Amino acid sequence: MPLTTHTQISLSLSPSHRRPLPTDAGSGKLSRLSTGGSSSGGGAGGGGGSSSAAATAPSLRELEDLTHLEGPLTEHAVLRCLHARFQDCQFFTNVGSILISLNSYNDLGNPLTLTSTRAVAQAPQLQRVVNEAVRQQSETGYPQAIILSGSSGSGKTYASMLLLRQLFDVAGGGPETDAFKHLAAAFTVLRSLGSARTTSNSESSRIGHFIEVQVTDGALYRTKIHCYFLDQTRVVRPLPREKNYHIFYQMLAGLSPDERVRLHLDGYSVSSLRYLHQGEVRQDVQEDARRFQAWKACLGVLGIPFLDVVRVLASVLLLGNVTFVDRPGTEVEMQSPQELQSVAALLGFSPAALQRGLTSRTHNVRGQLVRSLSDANMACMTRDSLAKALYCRTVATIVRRANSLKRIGSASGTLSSSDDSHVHFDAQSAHASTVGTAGSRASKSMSVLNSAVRHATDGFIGILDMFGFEDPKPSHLEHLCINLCSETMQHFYNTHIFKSSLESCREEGIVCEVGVEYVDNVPCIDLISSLRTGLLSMLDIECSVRGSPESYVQKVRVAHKNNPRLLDPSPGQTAAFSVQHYAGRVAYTAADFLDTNRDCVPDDLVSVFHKQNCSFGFASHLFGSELKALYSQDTVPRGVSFRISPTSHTELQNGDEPVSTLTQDFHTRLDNLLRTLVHAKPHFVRCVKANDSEQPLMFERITVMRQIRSLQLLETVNLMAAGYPHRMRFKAFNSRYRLLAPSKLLRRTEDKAVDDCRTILDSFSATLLPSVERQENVSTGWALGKRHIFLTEGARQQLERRREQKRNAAAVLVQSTWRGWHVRRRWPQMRRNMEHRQRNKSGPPRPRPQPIAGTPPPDALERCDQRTIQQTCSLFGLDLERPPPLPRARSYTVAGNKKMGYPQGRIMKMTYPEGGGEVTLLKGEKVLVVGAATRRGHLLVQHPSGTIAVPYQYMELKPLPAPT
Ligand SMILES: Nc1ncnc2c1ncn2[C@@H]1O[C@H](COP(=O)(O)OP(=O)(O)OP(=O)(O)O)[C@@H](O)[C@H]1O
Repeated sequence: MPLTTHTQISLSLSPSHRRPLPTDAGSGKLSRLSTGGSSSGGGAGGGGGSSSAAATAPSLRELEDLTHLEGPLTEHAVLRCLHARFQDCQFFTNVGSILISLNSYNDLGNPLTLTSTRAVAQAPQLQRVVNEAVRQQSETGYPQAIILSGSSGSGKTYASMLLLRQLFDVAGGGPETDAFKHLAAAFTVLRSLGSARTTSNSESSRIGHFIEVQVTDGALYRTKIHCYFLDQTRVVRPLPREKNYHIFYQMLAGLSPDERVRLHLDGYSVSSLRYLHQGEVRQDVQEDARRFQAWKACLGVLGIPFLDVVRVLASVLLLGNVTFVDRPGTEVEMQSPQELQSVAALLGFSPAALQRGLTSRTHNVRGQLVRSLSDANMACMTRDSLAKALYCRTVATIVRRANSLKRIGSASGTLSSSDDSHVHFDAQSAHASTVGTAGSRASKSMSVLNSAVRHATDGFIGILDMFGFEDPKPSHLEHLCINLCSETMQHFYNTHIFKSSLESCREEGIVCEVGVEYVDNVPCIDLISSLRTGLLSMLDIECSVRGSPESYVQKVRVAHKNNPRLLDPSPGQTAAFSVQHYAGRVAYTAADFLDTNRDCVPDDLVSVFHKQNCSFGFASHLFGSELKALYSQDTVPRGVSFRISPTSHTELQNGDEPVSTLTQDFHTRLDNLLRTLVHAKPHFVRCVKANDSEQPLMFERITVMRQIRSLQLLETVNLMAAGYPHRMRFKAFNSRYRLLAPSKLLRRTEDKAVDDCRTILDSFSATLLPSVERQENVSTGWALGKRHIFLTEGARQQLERRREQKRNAAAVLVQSTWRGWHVRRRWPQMRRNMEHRQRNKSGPPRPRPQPIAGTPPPDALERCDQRTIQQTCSLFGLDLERPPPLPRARSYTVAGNKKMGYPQGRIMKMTYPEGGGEVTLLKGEKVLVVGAATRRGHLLVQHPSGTIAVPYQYMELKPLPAPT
């Protein structure tokens, strides 16, 4: 009996609504739609076109989009294609606009921060996702959400870092901006605090992230990291083959000897600290030390005092070693006074106050306050709740700080992060309240109003990297919440991709022959979270009646005895149950469910952090709102308890109990996240890991096939290739694609929207190459509904391609027209300039020669021009035929305004002649200049074979030695 609900909407094509392609296009557009072979008439999708298709079709490894897969669509065909591409190192493949990302594990050990992925080459497919989100956001103003999903270890965080970097490149001014550096520092700090080794992933994110990037006019101006922190139990009890949070190991590896002494950690190691040695104890000390230094530097970038944070972290580690035992007839005995003193010193209060807080409980019994001493078990639980509270509140404080970068100017490339709530944010309510405030106090400055208006109208681009499905052994309450989150994301995908398109087809009377069958996981979500009988609601009730794990499981079994998704694990386990999730069956151990869900820390312990007792401000601040509520009344402690995790509720208590439980809180946050997401246009990235053992470049068919099934990739390909996954309002369609039709044929009126739509489609189909569909093996059909036009993925791609071509052609035309006009306008001036240049062809005057040292006398023939000579001769009655004798060459040269007679000592600056000759004077040779040569610019140099004329530039003056 299958445990899945198949939602099948099988439709048959209605000829009245479908617009056929021109005859010569054949019936290829229905290649997928007509898998039954009825309407295609053996067209392109089948036998007739297959040979030519085979000839032109890309090989599997070149197939970038699975919608173009040939032959029968099966899981094996999808697997074969992914495998072929994997072998060709092509790790990204599209299914229409949905991207499949295969984790090859070839970057294992990457700390997965913005900085660590900086050297990684960007995949063009990821770039396309970002470009598309930015484009759609700027064109429509509509929020965009890039949603990464897949099981734990499938590479969601890795891909999210690449996407975020790309987003900064496209719209944030790149990685050199302050904003990027700030965000990179925040991720480095949060990775160490929020990731841990699990059985499925050595870098598993235990904090879910929704990174909200506010974009205005295509430029980022604000980022905010929403964190979903769940896995508190890991702080005090990591699972046997897993590890505690990375930061603890990094700290022990990276602290200097001096820091270790100051933090009371001297002499401790992973194997001597109880909170660490319960899990895996092996570590790469060098790598951890390196990451610790990076972490420390990044804390500095965020302006968070390093010592404050490590004091709290060291106290958490040491708290684990504080143990209690029951002694009959006496108080509970504390067995580790040294660690207790260290913890007290680190947290800034007295050891006695801490011991009191851990071992005594105040109860309110009908108005009377009664003090009791805890037994060892209770004291250990209180200790663990303190450790969890310190850890998760420190993380929350750091997230708040990371989100509080103030805006640095408004230019693109700088942005700020919001400084409001860090873990839980309801975008709508925040927006609404901002607008309301601005409206009611009109006197407030314009900037408030402007920012309110901007808030209300701006879209964001969000990147969602939530928890992936996992099946650890044993699985606790946190894992149930993680898997609920994963189910919810799967449901979100199902709704967007399958449900909404199939239902709207049905509503508008569009029928197609292909049945798309998908597994609806609503029954599983109901089992876990329905209001009355959901596992989580029943747990809350069990907590409120102070029941036991066994009674809880018993009630659950009764309430769901006919539910095929709730299963019994191995017989005899009274406090365990299994759930059949969309990605596999998980056995949960409910022994700690109630305590984890209560998530309580008593006021006896919280009051220790009040500034009366505690001198460490950072630690007091972690319990700020609880202390405020507690000390608003005179009696402290008074038997109330608070949540371990920081809560976003303004009310902290409901009577003596906290106002909410861990699962309620998580559920509310998940709801709020979904509320934000449903208003955004989603872009899906489906992540798949190539193997279960984190082996680089190993493709495990069984592992990949399991994920193909759970992620419903085959169903997605089916829908994208043959169904109508896209729909648009007629008006929206017309305004986007009207350029595909001659504008004179369009009416552009509201009532003629459908006619315009038809005109556009007619023009479009006339331009479709008859072979397109056959070559691409994909349907390019459409159908007109009542309010929408429905498009196949192939049609959408073709329409977009046509639009792009048209726009490019138009851009080229606009540019060439403008350039032509511009040149024509400037032509008269350009022509004048050219003519002027022609006239002065000799070009610009030669630069005047520089005066030279030791100027030789000018060449006699060039001293004056012939006309001047003639005029002078006729003026003085001289006979030009018998000119007066030329004056003798000067018997000196001029250097430094001084006349220097011959002979002169000179030194050769260069060899002359350069190519060598009969007589060669070598560079550096001393020569004797005896006079000016008749040749212009030459001096006579004495040589054993006579004199030679040497250009003056080849020599420099060297004073002759005084005669002896
Ligand atoms: N595209 C990739 N190329 C190379 N290595 C990758 C890629 N994606 C992920 N990895 C490596 O695989 C490991 C798991 O990736 P990652 O932590 O991103 O998975 P995840 O889906 O976020 O898991 P979780 O849900 O447990 O946080 C990491 O060590 C990472 O370095």
